[in-house]
Amino acid sequence: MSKSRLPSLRVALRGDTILTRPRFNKGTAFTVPERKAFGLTGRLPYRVNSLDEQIDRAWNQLEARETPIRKNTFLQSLKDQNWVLYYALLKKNLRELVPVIYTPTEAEAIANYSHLFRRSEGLYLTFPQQDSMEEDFLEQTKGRDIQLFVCSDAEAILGIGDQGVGGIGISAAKSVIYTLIGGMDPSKSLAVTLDVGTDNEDLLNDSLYVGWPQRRVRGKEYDEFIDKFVQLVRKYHPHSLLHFEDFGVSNAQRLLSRYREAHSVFNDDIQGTGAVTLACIMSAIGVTKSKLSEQRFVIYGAGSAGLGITKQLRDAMVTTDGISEQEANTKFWLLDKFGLIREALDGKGKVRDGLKEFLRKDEEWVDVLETKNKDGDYIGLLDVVKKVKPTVLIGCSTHAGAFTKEVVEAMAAGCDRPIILPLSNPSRLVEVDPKDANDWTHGKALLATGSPFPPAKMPSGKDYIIAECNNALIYPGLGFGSMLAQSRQMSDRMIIAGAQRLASLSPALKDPDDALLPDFGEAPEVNFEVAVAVAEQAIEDGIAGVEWEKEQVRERAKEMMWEPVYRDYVFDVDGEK
Ligand SMILES: NC(=O)c1ccc[n+]([C@@H]2O[C@H](COP(=O)([O-])OP(=O)(O)OC[C@H]3O[C@@H](n4cnc5c(N)ncnc54)[C@H](O)[C@@H]3O)[C@@H](O)[C@H]2O)c1
Ligand SMILES: O=C(O)C[C@H](O)C(=O)O
Ligand SMILES: [Mn+2]
Repeated sequence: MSKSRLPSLRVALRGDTILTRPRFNKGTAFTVPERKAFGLTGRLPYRVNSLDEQIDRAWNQLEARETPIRKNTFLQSLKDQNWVLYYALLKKNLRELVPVIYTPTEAEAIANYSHLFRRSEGLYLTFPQQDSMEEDFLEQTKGRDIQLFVCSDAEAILGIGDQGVGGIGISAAKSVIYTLIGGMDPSKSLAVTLDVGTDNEDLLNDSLYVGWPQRRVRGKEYDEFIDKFVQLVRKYHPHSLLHFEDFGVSNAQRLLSRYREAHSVFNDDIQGTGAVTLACIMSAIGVTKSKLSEQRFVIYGAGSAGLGITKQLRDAMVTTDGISEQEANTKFWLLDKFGLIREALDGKGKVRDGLKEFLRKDEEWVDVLETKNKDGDYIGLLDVVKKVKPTVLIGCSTHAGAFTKEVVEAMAAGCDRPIILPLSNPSRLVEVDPKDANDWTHGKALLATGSPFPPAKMPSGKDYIIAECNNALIYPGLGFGSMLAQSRQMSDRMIIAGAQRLASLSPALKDPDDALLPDFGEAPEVNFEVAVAVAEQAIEDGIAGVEWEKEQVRERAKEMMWEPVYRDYVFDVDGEK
């Protein structure tokens, strides 16, 4: 959107107050009349810069920083200073900078949160301060049109586990992606950390730790704390989207099920990952010219992501191929820490509730168990791959290197074009380096990862682009679409509509040797399409809160998109603060 199309903004801030508010600050780009009106003439150097000049300067400063984490801290400071410049710089260099502000570098920033700490951001709700929760909540939200809350209790941050108060980093990074890729106005979102303590010994023993230095609260007290927060969101912002990120596996699905009907809630690790993986698989089976229900899926790591992916694939199979849910369940073999999830493990209490639909029968495994010594009843990944001959292998285990050469070769021996998705983040936790999987299968494997990886080489010498199957390729569109339609729920049908739209944009549909998903550089355009599909579905299903028709979705979506451009300001005591 060009600057001229935007009306002037009436702003009620002056002097240092406007220069220190990142939402309004323009730095050297304040015009001469603005400088006069806002009392800035003596507070700024003479030269008035354009946004492009500011971007060039910021880029040069960024380039001078050698490591990704130092670039990350620079960008964090820039975000604290000037939102338009920050987002415009990121937008111009999307492919290079998303890995710096998001996965994988943000994992390092979160792990070192208390040591890198400079300035707070977002809303910190801490267990021992819950008596003032409503007051603290209103302090930051009153009078604001908040449409999106991104919250985390930080028990399972990416694959790096419990990070206590540092979890604000993932809430904030996911919010930035909503703006950068989804077009969400950043003043309408709020990152929240739910600090219920930490079981991370390193943090508990760190004298610089800035969170609540106690063990995690669990059980009834935990549930009540979370509920108090959710009820505040519902009471004051009934039409907002509440995004849950990186909760522990014992809470993620439970909380989603508890609040799903009552409010528009979304668990990214379960639903976002399920949706992007479904799109990736749809694209891969387009290459292998087969149906979803013809696949045999091995899912390694049956936590939030593993179960979310499994259910999403299962539900899609029922819808698209018309088979029963029961039959669809038999297409999956799930493994977790104790090996293949099967009846005997359940008997020992080692299977979580949500996984029981996918238990394999012990009798199927008698031959494999016979090859083990008397006490060994562990059925591992290689056992499963050799016997099942899966067509799809998905990793979300946090177990680096789990897809060994033997496992990958066994996969390739069982089918022509094995689909292998090692999705664990950050990069160092990937189940197999895609370059190795490509080499070991002589270029036959169809690959995608959770973090960005360089291309692999096909036997022909051509590059094979490794698609990034990260939920960030879809959740901004899912969220934007649901907010656009003011949907009361984020329904399964809306999510499937988004995944189908994403799959339809896959480069592999045109060229089977191309990437399974669109490039991250195109994520904004792709997510716009996802958002349109999601909003159309909400309207069609009668769960949208808007009065207008399906045909108007695209136009409305364009109007709602926030762009990082400077608007002209006029000083007005009644204007925005
Ligand atoms: N690509 C994406 O978009 C995406 C999305 C969500 C999660 N992830 C990644 O997936 C991983 C898991 O995330 P999550 O949210 O599901 O976490 P989680 O804690 O809910 O689940 C991890 C599961 O893996 C199991 N596990 C651990 N070690 C294992 C082993 N050696 N063998 C088999 N299973 C093992 C755990 O018991 C647990 O059930 C993380 O690395 C995360 O970054 C990627
Ligand atoms: O944060 C990401 O990069 C994806 C996902 O939500 C994860 O937990 O790994
Ligand atoms: Mn996550």
